[in-house]
Parts: sequence; structure tokens; C-alpha cells
Amino acid sequence: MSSNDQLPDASTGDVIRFDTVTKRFPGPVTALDEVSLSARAGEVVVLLGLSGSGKSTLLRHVDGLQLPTSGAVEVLGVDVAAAGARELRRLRRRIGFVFQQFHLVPTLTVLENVCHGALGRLGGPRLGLPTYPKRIREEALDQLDRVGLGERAFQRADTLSGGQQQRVAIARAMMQRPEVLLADEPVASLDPESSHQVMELISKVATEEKLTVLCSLHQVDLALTWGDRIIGLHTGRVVMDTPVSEIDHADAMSIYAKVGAESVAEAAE
Ligand SMILES: Nc1ncnc2c1ncn2[C@@H]1O[C@H](COP(=O)(O)OP(=O)(O)OP(=O)(O)O)[C@@H](O)[C@H]1O
Repeated sequence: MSSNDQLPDASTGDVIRFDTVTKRFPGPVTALDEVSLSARAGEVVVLLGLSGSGKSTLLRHVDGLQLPTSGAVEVLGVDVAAAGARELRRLRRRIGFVFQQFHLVPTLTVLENVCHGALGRLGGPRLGLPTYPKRIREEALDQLDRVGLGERAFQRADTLSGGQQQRVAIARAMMQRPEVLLADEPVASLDPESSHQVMELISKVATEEKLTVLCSLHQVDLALTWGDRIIGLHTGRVVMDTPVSEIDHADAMSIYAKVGAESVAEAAE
């Protein structure tokens, strides 16, 4: 049995758990302030909050890119802060990441970019599409079909629109066969129609693969349409943790309104 097999099954229980996590940066800045939360398999959790409220910092704690000042982060049964370098590498292979700026290699074909997602599984670098095993190229084509871009496989990545590039980035992430998908403002640079397409795709793969998704957004309507649960952050604190079915647009907007309310209260004191 490989040590990877010793990790708990992600199909049951909490896949991600934060227990009173505080993160301080020099300054001093408290980016996360006693954050406790959990996320289950197949759940799309949307992080909402003003710029600087701690969304990216929270995401970076899930794959151990940043470690808590205090508190504990457990992901797929791994205590992230206590994990050694090898265990962290193994954990990161099970976590896909989608970025605001897509991070594709612009001069390579769409298909080769998608194949890159399998590098962690293959071990060792590959140079050029023919160096990937046929089964990987076929799997990458299947993933491209899944995101509706099979016909674009042999174009250069930089010939696609932003929305298409983000769908390619999702196909690349799926080549990892991840159990967790982190998305940091994945639609921030897209038009409204492409934004809905990308969020619909994220929601679809989460359901189909029982993926746990943590996704930061600035658009409340997208959060309410495609999320299962909204976690609102304000100055590093969780101010809302509610299923989408139980909130409306005004409730969600209150995450932002808190700033005004608190400022008014402070000014009155
Ligand atoms: N490496 C760092 N060093 C110092 N301060 C940091 C660092 N990373 C983040 N911060 C600070 O922590 C706070 C939270 O930042 P974070 O990037 O997590 O917010 P965010 O909600 O993702 O913002 P945005 O929506 O603009 O991306 C901010 O005050 C930020 O300036």
C-alpha cells in the first residue's frame, strides 16, 4: 500500500476543515482571524468579501502555500501545518488550482497545456506533445471535449478568448484527477457571459467528480447561481456561512454592507 492510500476516503465527511485559523503578516496585518469552516465532497463553497478581506490567504492555506500563525487546517485527512515536504507534495497533487489569469503556456497548443495537468502523475518533465503517453493525450482530448473545446486542441493557447482559456485551465486541472479544486477569482477578467459559462463548468465538474470546490468571487449573482454555500469574509473574519438556498441577494450584499455599518457605528462612538 502506498502512503497515499493511507489517507482517508474523501467521499465521506469533511474534506476541508479550518479550526480557529489565524494568519498574521508583518505590518501587522491579521489576514485571517480565528476562521473556522468546513467543506464536504461535491460542495461548491464561494468566498465573498471585499478586497483584502482574506479570500486568497484562505485559499493558500488549503494547499499549504501559507501556514497558519495559530489554529489548524486539515485537508483530505492531512494536517497541513504538520505535514512534511513529501506529504505536502502528495497532497498538492490531489488539489487542482484555477487562477484569475489562467496561467497557460501561451505558445503551446491547447492540448499540450491540458496534458501538463498530468505531469504530477507521470513524474518527470515532458518536452512536446509526442513525449506524453497516448493514453494521456486521449484523456486530455476527452477533458477538452468535456469543456466544449475539443475542436481547438491543436491551436495555440493564446489564440483563444479569455473564457475559452479558463475552460482549458479547468480541463488541465481535471487531468490531475483532483479531489479538491481551488479557484481564486476565476472569472475576474471575463465578460458576464463567459463568467457564467466558467462557473457553470466548475459547478458541473464538482457534481460529476464529487469535487470539493473553494472559489473566491466578487460577483454576488454568480455566487448565488452556482454556489452551494457562501462564506462571507470581512477583515479576516467569517461573517456569513450559509447555504445559498437560505439567502437572497440582499443577504449576500450585507457581507459588503458590514463595512459601512461598522464605520457608521465607530464614528458614532
Ligand atoms: N504576503 C503578505 N504579506 C503581508 N500582507 C499580506 C500578504 N498577503 C496578504 N496580505 C494582507 O492580508 C490581507 C488579506 O489579503 P488577501 O489577498 O487574502 O485578500 P483578498 O480578499 O484575497 O483580496 P482581493 O479580493 O483583492 O484578492 C490584506 O490586508 C493583504 O494586504
